[in-house]
Amino acid sequence: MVDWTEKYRPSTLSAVRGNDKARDALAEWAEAWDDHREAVVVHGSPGVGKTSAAHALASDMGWETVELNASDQRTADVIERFAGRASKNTTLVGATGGDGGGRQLVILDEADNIHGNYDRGGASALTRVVKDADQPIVLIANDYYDMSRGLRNACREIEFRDVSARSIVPVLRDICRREGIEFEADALDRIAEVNDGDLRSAVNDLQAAAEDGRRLTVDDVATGDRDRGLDVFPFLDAVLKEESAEEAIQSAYRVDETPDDLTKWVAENAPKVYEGAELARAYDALADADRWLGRVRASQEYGYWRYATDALAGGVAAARDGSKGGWTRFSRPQFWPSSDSTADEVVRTVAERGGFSMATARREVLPFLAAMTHHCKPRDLTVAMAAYYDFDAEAVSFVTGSGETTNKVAGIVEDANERRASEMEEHSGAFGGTRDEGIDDGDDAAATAAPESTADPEGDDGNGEPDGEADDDEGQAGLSDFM
Ligand SMILES: Nc1ncnc2c1ncn2[C@@H]1O[C@H](COP(=O)(O)OP(=O)(O)OP(=O)(O)O)[C@@H](O)[C@H]1O
Repeated sequence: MVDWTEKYRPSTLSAVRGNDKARDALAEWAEAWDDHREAVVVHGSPGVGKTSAAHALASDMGWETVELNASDQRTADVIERFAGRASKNTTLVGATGGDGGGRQLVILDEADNIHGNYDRGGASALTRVVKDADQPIVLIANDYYDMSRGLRNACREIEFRDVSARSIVPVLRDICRREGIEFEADALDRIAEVNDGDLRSAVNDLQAAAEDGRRLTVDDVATGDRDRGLDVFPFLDAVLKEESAEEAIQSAYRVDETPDDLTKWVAENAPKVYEGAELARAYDALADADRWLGRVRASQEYGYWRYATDALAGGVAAARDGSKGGWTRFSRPQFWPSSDSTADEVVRTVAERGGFSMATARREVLPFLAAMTHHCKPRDLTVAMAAYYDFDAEAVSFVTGSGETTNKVAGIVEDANERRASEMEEHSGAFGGTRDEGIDDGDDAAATAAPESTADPEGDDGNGEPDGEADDDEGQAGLSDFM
């Protein structure tokens, strides 16, 4: 069966609906490309037509297209080879056997998903080749601010907004006509409303409801509604602001994420909404969820997932005092896939330095280090950690979640190297022999970065700044300040 989203993918920009301004901006960018030679980022929610617009643009311009995945480390090399300054006359199509003439539009998907996948310097190499490319490049991203600042600064920006129900209806009507399907107007309205914002899923719903070729009625649509999943962000709003414990648990089951990942999402974002005692209660619930997840890992008994879900959703919702309003910029937590080579290297270093197993380093220590040095704050502590573990820039950005090699991270690594050098001069083997020496250093944050000290229960519950985001925290050095 042909997928209608493919069959009816717009082949010209004028068929891209619901984002006229963005569409015009994209056409303008392409027409003037020879003058400005900038790449462009097209960003917006899934299913709003970003990729379709890029392909339609190329077709309107008579350009070939090459689609690459930005999160693939080899991408920078591919662009460099075929679209870099040095190869002005070599085109991608030419190099792969095509006729060679004209421009190639390089479409770089997943531009917001490159950190973590790249080797040291790889992300900045990608930024460089994007900047210098001799062919037009469209980067596609869901979340603009998940892209590194370097990459953002190297490109123009065009936002695709969610496609309103009003703009979805004509697309559905057009498909019905072309498929020879009779329909009740209300049926199309209903599909559009249910899928407000996401044209792709509206087309999918239409296909599911109209498959058998009979006249499409509102009743077909009502029964044909897919059990729609819930995105993570609305889920976070539900748990952290609106829903009762019971409702939040039901919502958790509708999100297409594992309880492991949901726990990370909630833990990352709880401090943005909760404070004081409710935040402490929420973290108790998350700790409970984490215990159940540990049991799942140990026993492979996935039935325990439901207890983790009860805790991470119901427990956290129950921890809330009343309901909350307003808009919150939720952020993506850091995920550590076990196959990630940077993760493995960092974990190995932490394990060797602390004298425990990789599993303990991954599960027990790394999360503490990450929490203490989130986004490289406080800087002193981050420098101390980098010095203590002899982390390079890649490792620092991995642990702190700063995304990729930035000036901030580079500066921290530089200071850490200096610190190591001077410490070695002062008393060789300072950390290796007597760890307590570090702890005596007053504001010596290295002491708190040492895994042993993270287990120290002395902390008196901090000062109400759970993730150290509030200020630039110079002079904060005790673990209790950051937990
Ligand atoms: N604005 C639109 N106009 C017409 N059709 C659209 C539009 N947006 C989406 N579609 C339909 O949805 C399908 C998927 O859209 P597309 O892949 O371009 O979305 P996207 O924004 O790139 O999504 P993702 O971020 O998930 O890649 C298209 O093939 C087309 O059928």
